[in-house]
Amino acid sequence: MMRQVDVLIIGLGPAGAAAAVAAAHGGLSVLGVDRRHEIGLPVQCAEFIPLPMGKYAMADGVLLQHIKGMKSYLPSGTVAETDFPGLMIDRAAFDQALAHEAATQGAELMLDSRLTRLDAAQSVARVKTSTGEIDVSYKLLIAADGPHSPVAEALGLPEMEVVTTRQYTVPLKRAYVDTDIWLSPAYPGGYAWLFPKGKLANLGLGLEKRFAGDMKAPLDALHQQLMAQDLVGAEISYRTGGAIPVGGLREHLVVDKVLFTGDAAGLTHPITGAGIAAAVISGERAGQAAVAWLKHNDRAALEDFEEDIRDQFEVAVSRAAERRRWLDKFWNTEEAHADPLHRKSWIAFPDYFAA
Ligand SMILES: Cc1cc2nc3c(=O)[nH]c(=O)nc-3n(C[C@H](O)[C@H](O)[C@H](O)COP(=O)(O)OP(=O)(O)OC[C@H]3O[C@@H](n4cnc5c(N)ncnc54)[C@H](O)[C@@H]3O)c2cc1C
Repeated sequence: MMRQVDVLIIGLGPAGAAAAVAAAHGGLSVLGVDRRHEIGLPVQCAEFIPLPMGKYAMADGVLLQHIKGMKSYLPSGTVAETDFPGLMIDRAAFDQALAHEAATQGAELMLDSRLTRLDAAQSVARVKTSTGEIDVSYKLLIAADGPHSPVAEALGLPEMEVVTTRQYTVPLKRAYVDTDIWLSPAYPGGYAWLFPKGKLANLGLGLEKRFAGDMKAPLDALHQQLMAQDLVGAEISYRTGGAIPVGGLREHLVVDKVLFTGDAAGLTHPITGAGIAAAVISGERAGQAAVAWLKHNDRAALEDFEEDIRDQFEVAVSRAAERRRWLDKFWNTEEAHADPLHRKSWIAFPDYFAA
């Protein structure tokens, strides 16, 4: 069976759903597919967004609490405090609200549906659904398929450099309005975090992939340490993890009528690991570019998309990627983390919001 659509979107995380909202709102026929059974689940996220993203967190049940500052525990035990205003969200509810908006705007969303083949020369994708296979002929394809991007793989593009993570959700024993991060020789090429969300907290650890075999022991040790301080409880109500791209933007964001967005484009901040904001912004922009190209015959729309996204993210992301490479050698030294400029780069969630 062959389906024909203006825009096919692979992946319905924040990037794909935001693209679907914009493209459907502009009057295009949009099909979004995701291999998951339910939007947003399983959650693979610490669930922090910077304050300016609050406008995307207005749906019922999304906003969990406000965050004031960040405490960085340096290797020597010194604690550095920084302003770090933001919001903790229920990430599944956040993704579901965006997807709901996309459907309201007229996008067709199919779950349990996985891209299995891509013929970019013919602009045809094969999708395996719960009831069989369909071929979808598209005018534009938006790759919003996350850090391992099967679309990029099908196009023969290189894999992205990633950090691997492990996270527990644990009870929080007192009200907490800061996020905590720990730098330690025990966390090579990464850091541990505690992000509070009401009576619970996300306690996690990200390590460079080559050290990632050994993640349970250091995370369990931190959990025990915080239990001994009576900050968190023992019960782990949720376990998750996932990959975070840390190498910077893809060389090209538009290839063969395919627009890369979010993690699939390498837009995640290579030091903090933050990517929700970039996913929403790039997804929305890709949907708008599709409308300009297909509805308004704007032949420069795809180039403009690439240029806009690079303008917004490239400097911040590549600086952080470079800084990460440099830190590879110094990651756990007191000197590196005691430097206020360096600490600023941890919270450089977005330079993108500075403009
Ligand atoms: C443990 C962890 C903690 C994090 N914490 C934060 C945080 O606190 N704040 C923050 O801003 N960022 C955080 N991030 C990063 C953030 O989660 C990502 O940047 C964000 O999810 C990117 O959105 P996306 O839409 O690009 O990709 P994703 O959210 O990864 O969505 C990709 C979608 O593509 C689908 N897909 C993949 N392959 C196929 C296929 N073949 N066919 C169909 N569908 C497919 C997947 O099922 C998925 O739903 C964290 C990441 C991890 C792993």
